[in-house]
Amino acid sequence: MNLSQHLDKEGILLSSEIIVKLERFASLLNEWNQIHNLTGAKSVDAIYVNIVDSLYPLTFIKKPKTLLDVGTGAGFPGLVLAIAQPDTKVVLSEPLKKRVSFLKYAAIDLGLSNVTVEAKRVESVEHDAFDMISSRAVTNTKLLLDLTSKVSDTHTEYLFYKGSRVFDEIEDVQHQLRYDIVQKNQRNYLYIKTEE
Ligand SMILES: C[S@@+](CC[C@H](N)C(=O)[O-])C[C@H]1O[C@@H](n2cnc3c(N)ncnc32)[C@H](O)[C@@H]1O
Repeated sequence: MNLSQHLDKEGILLSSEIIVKLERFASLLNEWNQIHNLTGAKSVDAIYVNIVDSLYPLTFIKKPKTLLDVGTGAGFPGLVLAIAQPDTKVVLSEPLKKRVSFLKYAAIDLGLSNVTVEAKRVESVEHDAFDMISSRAVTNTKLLLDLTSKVSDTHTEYLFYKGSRVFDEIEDVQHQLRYDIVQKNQRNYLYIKTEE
């Protein structure tokens, strides 16, 4: 299946210009990965699966004007969301040098003027409160909320890509949160919303 078919199957609607950029991203990451070992996704097809996982929340979230992605690694989900949402200003927080080099290279190659890479741990990022904070496979929900407390406020929404532990993790969070858990295969998307 090509990327367009993967996206169609999940109801993720994107322009052909954006799909071309996502394909280019997959091919760049696949090339770099042969040498620098940036991700466990070892083929273009495996990268497509991660792209679809990153983008599926576009079918249910309110699109933010500003987004912080914590621990972007080789690009999931932050860089992929930035490609798909050129009107969102996206900050990628990633301390690991070789991953930072790839993220910066890809952002320039793909002409992503909406992306800034912060080559540091998220607790050192200084910025006004973000509309949305995302993270996949970095740490538990409570710690993510703590580490991002200085770059969030009562209007900030969170989108955490989780597995089965999400149900225990949400019990560990003391605050009264309004949230949805959207389940898709093994993935649980934890979408913490602001008060209405
Ligand atoms: C398992 S990888 C996941 C990468 C990517 N999010 C994904 O799902 O493919 C975790 C990443 O989080 C980064 N990381 C760990 N602690 C962090 C912190 N405090 N702030 C920002 N990034 C962090 C690591 O350098 C690593 O690249």
